Amino acid sequence: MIKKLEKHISEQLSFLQGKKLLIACSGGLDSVVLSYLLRQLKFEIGLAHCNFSLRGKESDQDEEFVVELADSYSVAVYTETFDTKKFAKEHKLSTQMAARQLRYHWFEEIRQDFTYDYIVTGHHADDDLETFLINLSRGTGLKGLTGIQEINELVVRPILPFTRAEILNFAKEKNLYWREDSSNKKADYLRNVLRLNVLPPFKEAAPGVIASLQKTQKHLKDSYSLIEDYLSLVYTLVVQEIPEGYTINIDKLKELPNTNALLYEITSPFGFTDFKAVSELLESQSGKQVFSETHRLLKDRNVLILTEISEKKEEKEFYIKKNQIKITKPFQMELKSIDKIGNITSSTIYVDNDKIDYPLVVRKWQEGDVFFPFGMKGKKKLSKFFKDEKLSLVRKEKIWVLTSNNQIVWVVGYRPDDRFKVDDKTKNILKVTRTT
Ligand SMILES: Nc1ncnc2c1ncn2[C@@H]1O[C@H](COP(=O)(O)OP(=O)(O)OP(=O)(O)O)[C@@H](O)[C@H]1O
Repeated sequence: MIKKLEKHISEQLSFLQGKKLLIACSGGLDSVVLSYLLRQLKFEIGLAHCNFSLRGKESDQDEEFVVELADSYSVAVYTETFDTKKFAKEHKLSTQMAARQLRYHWFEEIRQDFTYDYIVTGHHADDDLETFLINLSRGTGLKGLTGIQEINELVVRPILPFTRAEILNFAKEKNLYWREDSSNKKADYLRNVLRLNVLPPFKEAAPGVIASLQKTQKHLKDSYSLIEDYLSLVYTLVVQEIPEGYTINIDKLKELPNTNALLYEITSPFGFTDFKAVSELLESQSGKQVFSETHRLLKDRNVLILTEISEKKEEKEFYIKKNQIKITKPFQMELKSIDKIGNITSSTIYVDNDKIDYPLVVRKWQEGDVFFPFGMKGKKKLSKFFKDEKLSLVRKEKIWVLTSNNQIVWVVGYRPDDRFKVDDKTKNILKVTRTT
């Protein structure tokens, strides 16, 4: 296996030669073998281990094991303990996703702080195959079927072409020790179910099927790299970067052959898996949108706007005290006591200052908001008002309301509320003007 890896590195990963490598070492079979191999090949290495505190004592023992392994190799070791459950809860992630995010973020910190050139992990061919099958079962696009990337920026997976069986045989032959992760034996994650219950009978029923699947996967990877070259050309034609994300020009996209497939290839890296829904956006009305876990694709006339879903709810509330004459956030607005009213415009309204309670609050409109549109009898749901005004979703999202005691005084830029209007009995008139 040493010779095979040496050959693989010199042919496919020659950029690693002479570089300082930070090995992500769980203490499991694969990363232990990887550490052994890279040391044998005389790389300058360090081991980084994350203790995810998920398996109590076992997690601590894994950490001790990796520290001892590094000592026995006389190489640097870095360890960090994470409260994975807490992080997962705070960021609404699965435990596995949380552990993944934590570890790659931390590895990168160590890499930079201790000047390593690359981070290397012990992913192997069986991991790759499992990833392929998991993605296949999730209805992913071609990119998902290409499985684990051997090189992803500064993360490299040198033993990706090696099978678990090969790695295990090698470890036994060299009398290596490693830690068994008890959670790998539980068939609770899809990956473990595949590994434990699906792949073994599959292999038995169709000998050689694993090698064939790996061949298929190699073809897919090659095909995808061809497509990637073509896609980068398409990107320059149809995709434009904007401050909030990207726009995809529908007219230009439609001029190209295989429009739907192209659209899917452009959007699937952002987590979109509903091919049909994404394609339907091309013909749908403005305002229609499709979500992935992380992104939103919104139809707006002749473009699709791709934006990240922000975790935080946008903006809070902004207060206006009595006699305050100006606010600058979330936009500029002036408040002035005057004697005579003028014309109501989209940026100026007049209210009866005795009908309102301070502090006034400026906030984003919310589903369920109701107001009494100026000049109309009775109340109206804001959502219905926007629908009648035929506002697109992007416009709607930007709308603020001025409120008094949580009653809408002004749908800023659109319509004042009838309840606060100036009438015969008004003594104090307040002119409110949005100036930006
Ligand atoms: N706790 C950890 N600390 C450092 N690196 C880790 C850790 N868990 C996983 N890795 C890295 O990610 C790779 C793949 O993760 P996976 O969950 O398949 O590993 P594992 O089965 O726990 O361990 P191994 O792959 O070493 O047998 C590992 O080979 C290792 O390089």
